[in-house]
Amino acid sequence: MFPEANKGYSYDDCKATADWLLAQTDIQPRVGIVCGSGLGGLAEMLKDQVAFNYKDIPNFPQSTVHGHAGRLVFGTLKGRACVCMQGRFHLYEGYAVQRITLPIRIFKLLGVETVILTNAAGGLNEDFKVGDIMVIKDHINLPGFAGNNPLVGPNDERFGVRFPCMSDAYDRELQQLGMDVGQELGYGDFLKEGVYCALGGPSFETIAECRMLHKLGADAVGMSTVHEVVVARHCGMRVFALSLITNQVVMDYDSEEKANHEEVLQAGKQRGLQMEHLVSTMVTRIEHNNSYI
Ligand SMILES: O=P(O)(O)O[C@H]1O[C@H](CO)[C@@H](O)[C@H]1O
Ligand SMILES: Nc1nc2[nH]cnc2c(=O)[nH]1
Repeated sequence: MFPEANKGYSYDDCKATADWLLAQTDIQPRVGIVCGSGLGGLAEMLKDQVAFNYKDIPNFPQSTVHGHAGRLVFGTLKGRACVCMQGRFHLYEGYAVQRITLPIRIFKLLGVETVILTNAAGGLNEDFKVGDIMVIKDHINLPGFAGNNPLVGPNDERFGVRFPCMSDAYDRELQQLGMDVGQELGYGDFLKEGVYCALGGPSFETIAECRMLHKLGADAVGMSTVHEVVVARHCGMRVFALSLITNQVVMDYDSEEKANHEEVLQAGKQRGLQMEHLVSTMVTRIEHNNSYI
C-alpha cells in the first residue's frame, strides 16, 4: 500500500535530518519561517546566523525556482531563536507533495512551535492592489480536492492524527496580532485579509479559471503554502501566513495584461522590506510557550 508515499519522508528520516542540523548549531528555534518568491530577504535579518545550503542537508530537496535561494538559516530575531527557509518547494518542480512539506516536519522535530509562511500571489479580489499584504484567514486546497494532499499515505501518530481538523488552520490570535502589528507599523492602507487558493502550477490561470476561483470565494491565488499549512497543523504547530499581492489576475477578455514571474519578483523587491518588518515584529511578540506579548 502507498509504495511511494512514505519513501524518505518517514518519522525516522525527518528525525535524522533534524538531529544532524541540531548537532551543528546551538540555536533551538521556536519559530519557523518559510519565505515566498522574491521574499527571501527576511533570512538576512537573522543575527548569529548558522546557514546551510539545501544541497548539503541530508535528505533535503533542492530549490529550482528563481527567487528561492535554497538555504536554511538559523539565527535570532531580536533575541528570538528562529529557523528560516530561504526558498520553498512547489508541486510544479516535480516533487511529491510529501517531499515539498518534509522541511515542515523537520521544523517540528527541531522544536518549532509557530510557523510563519509568506508567498507571492495573484489578486482575485477586485479591492486588492499590487503591493497589498494579505493576512491569510483560510485556504482552498485545490490539489487536495484531487487527492494530492501531503497526508496521503500511512499515518504516523507521532506526527498527528489520521483525520486532522482544518477549520482552525490559521491561528486567529496570530491573525489579530498580524493586523494589529500592521496597523502599528502604518501599513493600514495596504493591509488586507482573505482566502488563499493554491493550484498546482506552473502555468498561470486562464481568465475562466480566475473567474471561477473568485466565485468560489478566493481572494488570492498561488502555487504553494497550503501543503505546508496542512502538515504544520497535522503536527500541532500554530500557523500564520501572509500573501504579497504581486499582480492582479486577468479577469477580462479585453485586457492586455499577462502574468509573469518577473513582475512577481519585482513586486517582492518593492514591498519586501515592509513584509520583513511585519514578520520580524510579529516574531518579537510571540512568546516561546506560544502565548503573545
Ligand atoms: O508561492 P511562492 O513560493 O511565493 O511563489 C509564487 O510565485 C511563483 C509564480 O511567480 C509561484 O511559485 C507561486 O506559488
Ligand atoms: N497561480 C498563481 N501564482 C502566482 N504567484 C504570483 N502571482 C500568481 C498568480 O497570478 N497565479
